[in-house]
Amino acid sequence: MKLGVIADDFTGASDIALMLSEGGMPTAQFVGVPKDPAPASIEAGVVGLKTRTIAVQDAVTQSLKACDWLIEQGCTQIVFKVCSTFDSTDEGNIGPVAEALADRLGETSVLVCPAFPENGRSVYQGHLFVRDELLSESGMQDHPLTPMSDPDIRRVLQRQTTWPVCHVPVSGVWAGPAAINLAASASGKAMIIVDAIRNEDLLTLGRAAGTRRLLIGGSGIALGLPQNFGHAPAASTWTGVPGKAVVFSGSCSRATRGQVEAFRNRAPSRELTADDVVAEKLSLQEIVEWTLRQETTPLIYSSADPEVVAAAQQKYGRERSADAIESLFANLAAALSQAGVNRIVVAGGETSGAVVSGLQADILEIGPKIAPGVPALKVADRPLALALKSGNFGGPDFFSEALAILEGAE
Ligand SMILES: Nc1ncnc2c1ncn2[C@@H]1O[C@H](COP(=O)(O)OP(=O)(O)OP(=O)(O)O)[C@@H](O)[C@H]1O
Ligand SMILES: O=C(O)[C@@H](O)C(=O)CO
Repeated sequence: MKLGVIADDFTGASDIALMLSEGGMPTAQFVGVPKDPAPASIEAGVVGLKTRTIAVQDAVTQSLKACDWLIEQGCTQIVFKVCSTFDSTDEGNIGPVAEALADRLGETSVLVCPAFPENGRSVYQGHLFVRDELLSESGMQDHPLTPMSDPDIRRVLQRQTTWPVCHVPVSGVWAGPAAINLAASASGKAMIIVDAIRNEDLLTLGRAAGTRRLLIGGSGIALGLPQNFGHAPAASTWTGVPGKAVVFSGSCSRATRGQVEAFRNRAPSRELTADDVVAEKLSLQEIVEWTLRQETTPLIYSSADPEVVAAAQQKYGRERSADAIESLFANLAAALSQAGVNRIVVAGGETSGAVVSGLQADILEIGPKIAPGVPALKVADRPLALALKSGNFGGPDFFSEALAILEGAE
C-alpha cells in the first residue's frame, strides 16, 4: 500500500474511501486495525475506527496502532480523516490524535482542512460553513454527541492541542501549492488550518501535500491525492447484491430526519424509542420476525428531534442512551444478516460503527457513489452489501436510492 487513512468513524471511512476509489486508486476499507497484511492489490487502505467520541487516551492508542499497521504495509503518507463538520468535543480527540500521529511520523507542520465543497462544507477565514450557514447555526449545535457551537475551527483545534494553530487564508491557497508550503514552513511547529471553498482549492492542497507524511481533513483533502500516486479517475465495476434488505437509522441529524420522514411515508417502519431501548422492553427476536415479515423493505429507526434526544439524555445520560441504542442496532444487524438479509442501509456514523461490528465484517470493497460521500460497499467475504451514510449526507430519497444501487441499479 502507498497511502493510508485513519478514519475516526465508519461513515467517514467510506466517505474518503469513495474519494480515493473515484480518483482511480485501488482502495479498501478495513474495519478496525487488521491482524493480517493488506491484500497486495490495494494501494490505498482506509482503517475505520470508532474513536470520535471515546476517551482521549483510547483514541490516541487505537490511532497509533492503525498508523503502525499502515506503515508496515508500506504507506508513505497518512491521512487522519475527521468529520467535514470537525465533530469533536472540547476535550476531544482531533488535537491529541493529530499530535500523537505527527510525533510518530516525525512531522512538525501539519495541514488541516475539513472542507468538502460537494457536500456544502467550506472553510473561509478559518470558519467552517455548512452551505450558507456557519457550523454553529447549521443544526450541528444540537448534535447528540458532539455539539459544535464554535464555527472558528482554529479556536476549536487550539482548545485541543498544545501545538500552535496557524492559518493559510484562501488568498494563500490561490497563490498555489508552493505558497501554501512556504506559509506553513514560516509558521514553524504548527497545525495549519487551510481555507478551501472550491474543489480547485482542494486540488491545490493535494499538490501541496506532495511528500508530507501526515494530513488531517475531511474526505475533500483526498481529492488531489490519487494523482500524486499516478492515478486518474476511474469508473466502478460494481455488481449488486439482490435479496432482502433493511434500513437502520440511528442518526438524529437534520438530513437524516428528513430522509426518515420521506421513507416512512412509503415503507413499513418501526420506531425504537430511547425509553424502550434503555429499559430493555424490546424483544430482539420479535423485531427480527417483524422485519422478515415485511413485503417491502422496512425502516427501523431511533432518529428523533433534538428536544426528544435531549430529554432522553437528561434522563439516562448521553452515553447510556447512545450505547443502548447502538448495541440494539448491532444485535439486529447480526441477527438479520444470519437470517438472510443481504442489503443493509445505515444512517449515522456511530450507528454504522455499531452495525459493522455486529456484522463482524473485516474488509469492505468500495462500489459506486450513491450520494456525495456515500459509496455502495460490499463485505469482502460474503454476499452482503452495505451503505453507511453520514448523518447530514444524502438527499431526501437517499434510502430508496441506496437500496436500488446496492441491488445493482445503474
Ligand atoms: N432517540 C435517541 N435518543 C438518544 N440518543 C439517540 C437517539 N437515537 C440515536 N441516538 C444516538 O445518537 C447518536 C447518533 O450518532 P450517529 O453518529 O449514529 O449519527 P450522526 O451523528 O447523525 O452521524 P454522523 O456522525 O455520520 O454525522 C448515536 O450514538 C445514537 O445511538
Ligand atoms: O466528513 C464527513 O462529514 C463524514 O464523512 C463524517 O465523518 C460524518 O460522520
